[in-house]
Amino acid sequence: MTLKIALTKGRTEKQVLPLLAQAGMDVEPIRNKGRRLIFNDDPKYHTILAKGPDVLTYLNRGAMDIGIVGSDILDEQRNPQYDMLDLRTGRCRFVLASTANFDPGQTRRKIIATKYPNITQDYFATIGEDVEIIKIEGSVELAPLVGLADAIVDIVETGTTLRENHLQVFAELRPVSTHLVVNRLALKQKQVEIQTLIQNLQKAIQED
Ligand SMILES: Nc1ncnc2c1ncn2[C@@H]1O[C@H](COP(=O)(O)OP(=O)(O)OP(=O)(O)O)[C@@H](O)[C@H]1O
Ligand SMILES: O=P(O)(O)OC[C@H]1O[C@H](OP(=O)(O)OP(=O)(O)O)[C@H](O)[C@@H]1O
Repeated sequence: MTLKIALTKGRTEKQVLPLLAQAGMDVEPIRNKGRRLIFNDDPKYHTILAKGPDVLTYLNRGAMDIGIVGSDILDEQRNPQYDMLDLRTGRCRFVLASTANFDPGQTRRKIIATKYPNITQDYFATIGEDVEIIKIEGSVELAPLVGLADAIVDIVETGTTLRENHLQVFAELRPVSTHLVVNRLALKQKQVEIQTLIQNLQKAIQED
């Protein structure tokens, strides 16, 4: 049976393609994709390229069997599908960051800007603090620099973006990496094919 895979396009796609190739998938059509979004050349694997949050939508609605997506998105959307494998690529972490003069002990209710309101809410709930959250779509680092927010919750990899915008880390929240998730019904119906792909990917991860 054909496995239908939704792969997060962009950064995740680039990092995961070598692993998928090692696991036996012909990834050349994706490497030479131009503006194509759907790849049905291989009878074993049909692949689509989508934005991370949409990967989960395709999976939740049963349009796709397998999703390859960052754990940031899984955690933010409280993923209801089976999280089967940490691909150990796309590794970064969530932090609380702000300008040097930020006081984490300030008595006024904090305003936090983020692309990830649920992850932010969860973090402040665990430390017993009530904060106001402003949802931002990107370049979140701007928010404390222009007085929109007291601090941000965002992803950090190398730390370059924080450094170049004169921001510092005040708390480490949780790690992020790319995961393979499987639609619940697909796992029952295509168990052999899915387990084979997972085993091949596990081998590829170990060889890396
Ligand atoms: N700086 C980073 N380093 C490593 N992985 C990252 C970094 N930023 C994001 N990621 C991971 O890669 C995934 C996709 O990020 P990417 O930046 O390609 O898409 P995006 O956040 O939707 O941005 P864009 O709107 O530019 O497409 C994220 O969900 C996250 O898991
Ligand atoms: O620590 P670094 O290596 O500098 O990486 C961190 C940056 O990468 C991500 O942004 P992205 O490039 O996805 O752009 P965005 O701000 O539009 O989300 C993240 O939101 C940070 O801004």
